[in-house]
Amino acid sequence: MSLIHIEKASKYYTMGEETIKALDDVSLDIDHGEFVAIMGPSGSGKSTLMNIIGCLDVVDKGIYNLDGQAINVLKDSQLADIRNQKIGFVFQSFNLLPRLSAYENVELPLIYRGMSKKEREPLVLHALEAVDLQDRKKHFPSELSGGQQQRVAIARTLAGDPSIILADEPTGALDSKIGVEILNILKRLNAQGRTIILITHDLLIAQQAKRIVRFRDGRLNEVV
Ligand SMILES: Nc1ncnc2c1ncn2[C@@H]1O[C@H](COP(=O)(O)OP(=O)(O)OP(=O)(O)O)[C@@H](O)[C@H]1O
Repeated sequence: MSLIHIEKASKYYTMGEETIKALDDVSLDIDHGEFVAIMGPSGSGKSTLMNIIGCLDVVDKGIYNLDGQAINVLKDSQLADIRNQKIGFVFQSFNLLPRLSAYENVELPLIYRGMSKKEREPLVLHALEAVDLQDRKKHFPSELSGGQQQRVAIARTLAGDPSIILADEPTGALDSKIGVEILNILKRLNAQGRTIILITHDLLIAQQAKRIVRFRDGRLNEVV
């Protein structure tokens, strides 16, 4: 059974009289432990697909099963539970809170989960170690480079122990050399068994993944 099973899925947006097919009859299977890049130009439907896979939105038509569970039929609170349990998001803009240190940024989602300080500490330290930032834990985002800020954002995601990491243009705000470091971290997390889904418009970045699916006008094609 695939981790992600999307079958003949469509998502439409209506703007006045026009219907935009952001996802048009898309089928995609992703297995546990894959590293897949979803590549396509601006407006092709990548973010729409990411929102569906990440349980931030549901399809209008078709099937989305995650780990064997039908997602289309779930209520918002159930979607939120699945996101919390299984999915980690990494965005182009690192979305760190400026008044919190690196440690506190990583810790915050664990506080929301109701964990005690004692439970949180090893998870935060382990996540910072996984991105080689244990020596920067007291730094605020403004005291960190762009690449380091993105590593804190990855650590924040990792502390929640997601099986899937959805990374939307994670290197988009970084120099290419620093971007390579971020991709290397994602590769390492993949080698440790996590499923990585990388969204990008850039072929050179997509080529770092083990598999590329290409998006165009709401439709997917596998690149061999
Ligand atoms: N909320 C919305 N309302 C109306 N149209 C939308 C909405 N969200 C997306 N669209 C349209 O759906 C299509 C796909 O958009 P999407 O954001 O998924 O593309 P994308 O590939 O992620 O683009 P980018 O790389 O620029 O972020 C586009 O034509 C877009 O204009």
